[in-house]
This record gives sequence, C-alpha cells and structure tokens, in this order.
Amino acid sequence: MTDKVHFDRIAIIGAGLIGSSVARAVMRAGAAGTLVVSDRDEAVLSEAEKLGFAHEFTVNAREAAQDADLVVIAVPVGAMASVGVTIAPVLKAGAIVTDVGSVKEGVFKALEPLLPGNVHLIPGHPVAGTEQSGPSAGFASLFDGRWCIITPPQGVDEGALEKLTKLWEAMGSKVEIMTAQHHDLVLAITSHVPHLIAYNIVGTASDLEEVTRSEVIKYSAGGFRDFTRIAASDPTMWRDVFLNNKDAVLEMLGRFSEDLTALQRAIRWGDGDALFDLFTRTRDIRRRIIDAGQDEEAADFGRHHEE
Ligand SMILES: NC(=O)C1=CN([C@@H]2O[C@H](COP(=O)(O)OP(=O)(O)OC[C@H]3O[C@@H](n4cnc5c(N)ncnc54)[C@H](O)[C@@H]3O)[C@@H](O)[C@H]2O)C=CC1
Ligand SMILES: O=C(O)C(=O)Cc1ccc(O)cc1
Repeated sequence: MTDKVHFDRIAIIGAGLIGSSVARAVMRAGAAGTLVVSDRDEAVLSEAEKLGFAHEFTVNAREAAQDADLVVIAVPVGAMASVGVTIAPVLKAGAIVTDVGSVKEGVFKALEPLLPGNVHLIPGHPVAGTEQSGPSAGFASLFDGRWCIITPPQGVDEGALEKLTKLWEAMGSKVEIMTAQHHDLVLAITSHVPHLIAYNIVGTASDLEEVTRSEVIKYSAGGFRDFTRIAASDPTMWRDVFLNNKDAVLEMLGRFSEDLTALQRAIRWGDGDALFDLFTRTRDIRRRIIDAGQDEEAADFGRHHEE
C-alpha cells in the first residue's frame, strides 16, 4: 500500500468540464487540504460555487495560485499563456504547475518561458472527456480507468513527477509517460483528426439545401448521429487544438486524404475486394479497443449526462 498523495493547497484555474471534474476527483480522493477553484467568467464561477465542488472559489487566478503546492491549468489551449502570465509572480518555490490541455508541445513552449525557474512545470492530458462543457457537465468519475498522459520535460524533478502521477492515480486514472511531441502525433490521429472529420461531415450536411437538410435530421441513423455528438464539442477548445497542433494534424490529414482518394478509386472502379479488405481490417481495430476495455465509456458518460 503506497502513501496517500496529499497537497496542502491545490489551485485549479478554469472551472469547466475538465477543471470541475478534476476538482470533484480531488475531493473524492481527499487529496487537498484546501482546494481552490478559479474561473475568469463570473457566471461560471457562481455556478461552480453553487455546485460546491471545492473549498474556495475566486475569479482571481493569482489569488488562487498564491501559496498553492499544485496548480492545475484547465483552460482552452490558447488561453494557457495568459494564465501563466497572471500566476507567475505569485508561484511558490517548489510548486508543481500542470495542465490538462489536449495539445502538449505548444502548451509547454508557451508556459515554460513565463514561469519562474524554481517551479516544476509538468504538463498532462487526461484522455477522457465528453462533447459538453462547463462546470455542471463535470463529474468525479470521469477519469476512472482512463489514461492520463504526462509529458515531463527533460531533467524533470523525479519527486514532483511521482507526486503528480500519484495524484492522477488517486483520481482513478492509469498514467502513461511520453514526450510531448509523441503525444501530439498520437492524439492527432486518435482524437484531433476524428473531430475534424466530424465537424466536416456535419458541416457538409448543414450546407445542403433546406429540404435535404431536414431529411438528414429526420432520418439520421447511427453513423451520422455519432458524428453530430462529436461535432457539438466546444468551438473555442477545438479551434485552439487545431491552431496549436498544426504540424501533426496536417501530417495525419495528408495520409487520411491519400487513403480517402484510394477509397474513391475503389468505389469508382468497382474494386469490392479493396473495400472488403479495408472494412475487415478496421473491424479488427474496434475489437481490439473493446478487448482493451477502451470502448464507448466517454460517449456513455456524455449520454448519461444528457439524460
Ligand atoms: N472537453 C474535453 O473532453 C477535454 C478537454 N481537455 C482540455 O481541457 C481544457 C479545458 O477544456 P474544458 O474543460 O472542456 O473546457 P470548458 O469550456 O468546459 O472550460 C474552460 C473554462 O476555462 C475558463 N477560462 C478560459 N480562459 C480563462 C482564463 N484566461 N483564466 C481563467 N479561466 C479561463 C472558461 O471561462 C471556462 O469556464 C482544454 O485545454 C482542453 O483541450 C482535455 C481532455 C478532454
Ligand atoms: O467526447 C469525446 O468523444 C472525446 O473525444 C472527448 C475528449 C476530447 C478531447 C480530449 O483531449 C480528450 C477526450
């Protein structure tokens, strides 16, 4: 039995889906003496306060970060730097600063020059979420059994890394360590490009003429419905993901469009074997995901939450 992880003061900046879920999971784990949550949006903060998932609430990120042993930045990727500028002057020596952003290399490059040299910046990404946003969409079990990828910089303080790892484990996650660059490449194909495809197909449907569009809605079968769930994801968050993981997304999109062209040819020339072979290979990937226990948990969480 390992010692229970504990921080005297944890500050979470950003009280949306992920920040509020981290707050609830920290409380569930009893991992903070004091948990303070901050959001610059007063409406979000008062909703968070009503939900009561932390000990203290403030619109002032600097006040939240003051004296914190751990600061978790849970804002859209494009807003990380502005939070860094705000909190840098008050960070305690030896504090751990982490984030939950969906892109890792850009976030590290944006934050690292802003923070004092005596704090430990160790980025992270819980690979768990839903298409919803805001404090009421969060829940304590979001990270249970899901991966959290931590991307420590070279020369990281091992004690700080171990403490952060233990916190994610206490919040229910399985932790994997990799470089930020590798994370961004893997997530480009498993998460970012799939979201772009969903935005694109739903966008194409919404551009159809009125009559056809209403039929798309009326007859939407499983496939299209699943895309609309993903394409309902937060516009600010996803704009920032694509602007900050440009190279890896463009690399994967290049491969994707080559493969799409090959499929187009197979359809045009009636190459049924090519189609059948691909569809057989892809079915195997689905089976392997289910065998690994990584099936539709996030989607189910999202759906349960809508009910
Ligand atoms: N939505 C998802 O499924 C997942 C999201 N992420 C990452 O988590 C981060 C947060 O995403 P969500 O919680 O979904 O977004 P959200 O939209 O639910 O919450 C973000 C919150 O940050 C606040 N905020 C924005 N700029 C701020 C600033 N400068 N100072 C203080 N607060 C600020 C907003 O008012 C908002 O309440 C993003 O970086 C995203 O890439 C990671 C895993 C899953
Ligand atoms: O809702 C879904 O299906 C998701 O894919 C959630 C999600 C969104 C962004 C992430 O960085 C991680 C998970």
